[in-house]
Amino acid sequence: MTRMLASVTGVDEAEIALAGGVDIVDLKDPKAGALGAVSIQTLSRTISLIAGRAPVSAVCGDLPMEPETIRAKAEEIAATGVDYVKIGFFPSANAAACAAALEPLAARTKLIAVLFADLAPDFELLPVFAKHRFHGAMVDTANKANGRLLDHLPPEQIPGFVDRAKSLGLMVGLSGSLEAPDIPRLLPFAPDFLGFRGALCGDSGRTGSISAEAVSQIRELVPEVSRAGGSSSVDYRLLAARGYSPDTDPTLGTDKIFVRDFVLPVQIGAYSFEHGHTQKVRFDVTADVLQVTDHPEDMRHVFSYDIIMDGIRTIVARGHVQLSEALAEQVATYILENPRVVRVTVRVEKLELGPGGVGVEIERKRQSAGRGVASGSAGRKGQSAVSQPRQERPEVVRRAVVKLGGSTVRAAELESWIAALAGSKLPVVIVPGGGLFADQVRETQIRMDFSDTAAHAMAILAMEQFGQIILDRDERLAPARSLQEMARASDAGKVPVWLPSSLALSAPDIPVSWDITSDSLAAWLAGKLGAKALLLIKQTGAFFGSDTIDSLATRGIVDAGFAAMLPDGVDFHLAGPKDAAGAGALLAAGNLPGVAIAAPVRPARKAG
Ligand SMILES: O=C[C@H](O)COP(=O)(O)O
Repeated sequence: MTRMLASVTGVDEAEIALAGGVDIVDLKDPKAGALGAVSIQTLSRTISLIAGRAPVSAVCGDLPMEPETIRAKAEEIAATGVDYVKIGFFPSANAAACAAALEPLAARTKLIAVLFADLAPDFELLPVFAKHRFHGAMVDTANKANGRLLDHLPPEQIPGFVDRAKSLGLMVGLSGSLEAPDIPRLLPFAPDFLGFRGALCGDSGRTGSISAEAVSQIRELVPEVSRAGGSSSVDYRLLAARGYSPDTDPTLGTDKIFVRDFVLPVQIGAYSFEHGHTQKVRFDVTADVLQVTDHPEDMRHVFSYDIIMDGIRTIVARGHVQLSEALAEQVATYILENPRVVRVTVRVEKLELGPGGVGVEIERKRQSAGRGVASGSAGRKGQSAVSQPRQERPEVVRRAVVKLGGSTVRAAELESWIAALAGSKLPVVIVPGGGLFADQVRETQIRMDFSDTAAHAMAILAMEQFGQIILDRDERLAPARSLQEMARASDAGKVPVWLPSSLALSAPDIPVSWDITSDSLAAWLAGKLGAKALLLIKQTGAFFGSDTIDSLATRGIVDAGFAAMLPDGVDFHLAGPKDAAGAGALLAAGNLPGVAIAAPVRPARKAG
């Protein structure tokens, strides 16, 4: 779930922010630069006032990129007992040295690196932050008079940042003069938090004071994380954030939201001469959107056409698409993921191949166009009742292998996932990811230069480390090192958690390579078990029902070996943080959360 961070100047504004239900209170002096620091006294007093009612972050100021200067200031801020210390990384050759200087502090305080979208951010610093044990990274803007985040970091580039950070185990945030219309455009990328200041100040501007009304308006658009940690089968807050709720007047009709003559350069076409370059493609999209009120007042009540254009840009940015039909399907699937959309028409037209244009127009609609909220997870992707080009309807499966990503180890959703899997009526075997334990192996191999064989073994043991954490969380789980132990655990009414070293290290058909991570090992186990389904649980939501395994591998969402390791006939599902809330109900009913991904198209496998 995406949390709301509010930047405040001290105790008075902190009270307003807390009353407005913000998730993280951030101390910042907007009159002292991009990351203006408040005084230590103000910070201490505000921490005392908040008294644990919400996590507190604080910025260090617009400091020169000098390791010792930054380390000293961060130590001073950390000494106040703040939960997160935000450190600005302005463009500098010293950035890595500054990150290294902070590692000792990172071992005891959660550090968040702040990059600046308007200062040519170097996202190659993300692995450096992870290497030096930072807790998170975010993007903000330095010059608040020079536009918003999306003016500098276009939507199609955001999955790359968010997804890369999460794959490194970093908490990830987006901010930078964000306004209400930006929120529904950014939520699909599932950042861990969105940061606000200017939008909370109403007409007074970010150097004015935040207002309770402005805080409330933004709060309504960012679905509130369930503080109880509980999960409900339907995330009404998420629906409310999208301006849709089950008690909407059923007599209301639909509006047509459209984008016309949206022309982009697209890598598309099946012919060889169409590869290696782009061609102009025109998109025309019309979405039938359930009305939520006949008096629309603000962003809660509308479906932004920006979402349609962002979705098209994001899909196009993934790379070459063979067919116009496939591109149209991907666009339709993306748009129908919003619960208010009941029907969508997508027209894709190549403008450089024919007299006026050639292409395809498709119409896709939600099968149950009623107003009732789809049962199960409202945030569930690709498994709504939408008429999908592929068989997407969940079906009871004999057994599923479920890989719980190591990047969930720090996530708020971890407990929900473990509870859902431990309570599953669907026979599952849990495969733990390697996560930050495996990242430690990669880092150590760089420093000590040992072989890939050793690293491979260590990474598999890293999976066992996370496996022990999972086992420790729920007594309905049981360790299993062999297929027999898995069977015995299931027979005893327990859910087996695979501790892979015994099986995986002796398996001749598991290559020794960093291309093979717990994704591929989970696929391998699915083959050994004859499982009907495989679910990968990730800490990113930057994927869609229209993705293919190749497009997922290209973006690093599954490992490079996964396509080859996935057995034929196994239903592959992918789930992210938004699916955690509804996972319990789905698994209890024998279904899988998340979105079904099409099986890879393979040449006929040799017999034998
Ligand atoms: O991270 C939060 C920042 O303080 C956002 O401030 P802003 O909305 O004025 O850019």
